[in-house]
Amino acid sequence: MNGKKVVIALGGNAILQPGQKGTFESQLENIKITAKQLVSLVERGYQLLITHGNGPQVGQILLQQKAAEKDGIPPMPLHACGSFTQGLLGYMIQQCLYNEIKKIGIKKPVVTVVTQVLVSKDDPAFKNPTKPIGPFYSEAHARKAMEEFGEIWKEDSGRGWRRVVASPEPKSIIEIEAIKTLLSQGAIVIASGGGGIPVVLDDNGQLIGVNAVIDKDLAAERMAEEIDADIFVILTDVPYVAINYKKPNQKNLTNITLTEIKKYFEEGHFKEGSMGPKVKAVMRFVENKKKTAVITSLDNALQAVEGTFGTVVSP
Ligand SMILES: Nc1ncnc2c1ncn2[C@@H]1O[C@H](COP(=O)(O)OP(=O)(O)O)[C@@H](O)[C@H]1O
Ligand SMILES: NC(=O)OP(=O)(O)O
Repeated sequence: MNGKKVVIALGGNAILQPGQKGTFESQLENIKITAKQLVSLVERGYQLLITHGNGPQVGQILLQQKAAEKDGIPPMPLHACGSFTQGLLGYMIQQCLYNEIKKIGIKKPVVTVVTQVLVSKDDPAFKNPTKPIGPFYSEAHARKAMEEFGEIWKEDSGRGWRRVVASPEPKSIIEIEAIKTLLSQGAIVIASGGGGIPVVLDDNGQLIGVNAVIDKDLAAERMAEEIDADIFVILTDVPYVAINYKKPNQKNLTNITLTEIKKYFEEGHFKEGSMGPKVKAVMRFVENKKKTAVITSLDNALQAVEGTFGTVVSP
């Protein structure tokens, strides 16, 4: 048993893939595949702290809220929709892990923590929304929503148009001590889903929810630092980070140093709202902890943790 601590971030778009309708069953199917990989890590003695994205899911829930309004049901605010996604995806990941662990005869508690993440009320992100949520639509659909509802929409990495919302920097994980306690007791923990429920301190020092969606890769990085993780892995829907992405001279990055990837980051190779925050998160982890971080696709979890596949960033 190696006892190494791993923080794994699962992408929301990797769970609800562009082009899929996002039924419960299709999302569960994608999670089942990942759960098998995650359990092979448990078998090898890794301690897992898992988080997940929620961009597609929180956007769908927000649309469901809007649709039910005509029946007199009050819509829940965005931060509450974020908490719904922690329950929904936490439930699915928890169940899949439970079933897979049982198959190999390992006894380990699997638990999801409803997690709040502190952000600053003065974060400039509140004035400049960058986080894509919900399904991908045509440009015409986006322009209509911008005009009718005053929403902000942007094109997302050549995949279509999506609504964007504020995505402030995660400052601290409110439930971090509970997460550490659960890990120390041998539990597999799912926490800070969807980047965490964004909260600020009001004038009386009380926590209150704010309407935003925190980037889950940046929140995962905060957790990875807090628990002193040995490796930080971001699993998404592409096997490698690329430079000149979607251009004829696209080049996938395999083993790369912090200095090299920093240079590409500064040259603007990684898109805001998709690959940009992932690269930012791994750069932070490698810089602050002097340890390795990996970005790859969901089906390569095992090799990623072992540093043999994906974009492996080292100090
Ligand atoms: N330089 C790049 N290299 C690889 N993928 C990129 C790059 N820039 C943008 N992307 C896009 O980033 C996507 C992954 O980000 P995102 O959809 O936010 O992932 P997730 O929801 O899995 O966290 C990829 O599917 C790809 O379309
Ligand atoms: N909250 C968040 O970062 O979600 P995605 O990974 O789905 O974009």
